[in-house]
Amino acid sequence: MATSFGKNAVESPEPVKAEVKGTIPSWLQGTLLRNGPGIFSVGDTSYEHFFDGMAIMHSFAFKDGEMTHRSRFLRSDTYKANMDSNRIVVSEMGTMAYPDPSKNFIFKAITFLNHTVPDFTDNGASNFIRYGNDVFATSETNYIRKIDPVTLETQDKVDYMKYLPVNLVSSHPHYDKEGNTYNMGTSIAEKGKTKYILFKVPAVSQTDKNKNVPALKNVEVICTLPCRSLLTPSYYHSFGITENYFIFIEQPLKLDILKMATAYMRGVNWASCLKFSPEENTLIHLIDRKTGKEVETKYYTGSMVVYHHVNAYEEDGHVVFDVIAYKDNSLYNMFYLSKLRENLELDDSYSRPKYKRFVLPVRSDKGIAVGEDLVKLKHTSASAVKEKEGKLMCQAEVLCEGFELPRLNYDINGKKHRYIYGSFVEDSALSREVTSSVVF
Ligand SMILES: CC(C)=CCC/C(C)=C/C=C/C(C)=C/C=C/C(C)=C/C=C/C=C(C)/C=C/C=C(C)/C=C/C1=C(C)CCCC1(C)C
Ligand SMILES: [Fe+2]
Repeated sequence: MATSFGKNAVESPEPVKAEVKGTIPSWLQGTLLRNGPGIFSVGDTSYEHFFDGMAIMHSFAFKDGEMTHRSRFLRSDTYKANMDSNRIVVSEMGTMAYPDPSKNFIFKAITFLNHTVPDFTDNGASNFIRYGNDVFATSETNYIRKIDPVTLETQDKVDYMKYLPVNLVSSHPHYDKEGNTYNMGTSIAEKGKTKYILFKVPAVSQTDKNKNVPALKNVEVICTLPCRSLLTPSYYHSFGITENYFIFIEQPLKLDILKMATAYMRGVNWASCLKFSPEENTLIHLIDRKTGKEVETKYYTGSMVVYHHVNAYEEDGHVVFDVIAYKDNSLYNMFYLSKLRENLELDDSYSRPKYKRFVLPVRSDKGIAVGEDLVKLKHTSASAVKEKEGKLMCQAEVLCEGFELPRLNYDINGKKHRYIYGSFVEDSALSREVTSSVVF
């Protein structure tokens, strides 16, 4: 695995039957779609970061004890522009690219002023999202690409901004049993305000299906949250959901909008506009799904960086939620291709992922003394101590270390779980990436 980072993948669009050792149970039917970076260099140019790579999509179709694989590159506008120029001309999070590298600062300034809000990439290499009956390849920009989930062919380019003012959107939405999708995005400086928007894309009704109306057309805003600071919205990669609540972590890893506005001119990548402030705390938002309102209590915890929520559930007047947390943002730097090529040892400069469980008491703290812990669950050492009226300081329980890329049986998403699956990140060069399950 170590040598494959940064090497261009080869697509294999024709279905190929896998050679099966043992047997695939006959009840296992359906298709697993996976997405990720696959092309890292074009002509003489290369991306700087692993997450920048152009998307390759994989499909694993299980039927009657057999598995068929195929893969295809996403034919995004980014892909087409790069291939046509035989070099990378579209910027990604970790690579700032210029249409003509021979042009000077003044030229860059003029090109930049022509589009003050940067036009982001449509290289959806992070995940797939389902809205209604459609499947989209997505990263975290306002552009997603519809794909054919059977052939993996690339279809329409969709701009969220046509339906909702969001410049950045999470690549890890949630779904309910009725086929509705819940997701959130950040609206940057729209009407002078920067805010987070939680939205719902309803399942497609029969009439809309007949009329071919895209599901996003019926998008509903559930809740709008102002950013703690106007010019520095927090970065987030996922959020939590329970039967009655959404959980959103406003963490001190923040996007500096003013830096972003000049990044192109200064010749630096978008990632350099992300700043982690360890001296700041983290604000945890708990939003009532029915009313779209935040609960009155304010929940805080120390500084941390979270990419992945694991699961969340309600228990006896508490919201329990699990995340994979880091003490800083060194994880992102670990994935620069220069670093991956030179050294795959996990040295001490990288923060190790911690599986943290937070517990948010939902009942009122009226009449409770300052300094008292409001968590009444017996099975956890997580606490939420009253600091003053309406303000709780939360301390997580650490369940294990070195565990990332969490998955669960989605049928129990939002409900109390027993099993979580993921990867243990060992710090020995020899025994990495052991896929494991954890029982709690
Ligand atoms: C400035 C901004 C915001 C916008 C500009 C617009 C734009 C272009 C946005 C694009 C955004 C994109 C493309 C975001 C992508 C975010 C991703 C992919 C996050 C992945 C998290 C992955 C995580 C946490 C993975 C953790 C993996 C670990 C710890 C793996 C460890 C390991 C294993 C398992 C075995 C090998 C060894 C190793 C140590 C690598
Ligand atoms: Fe992710």
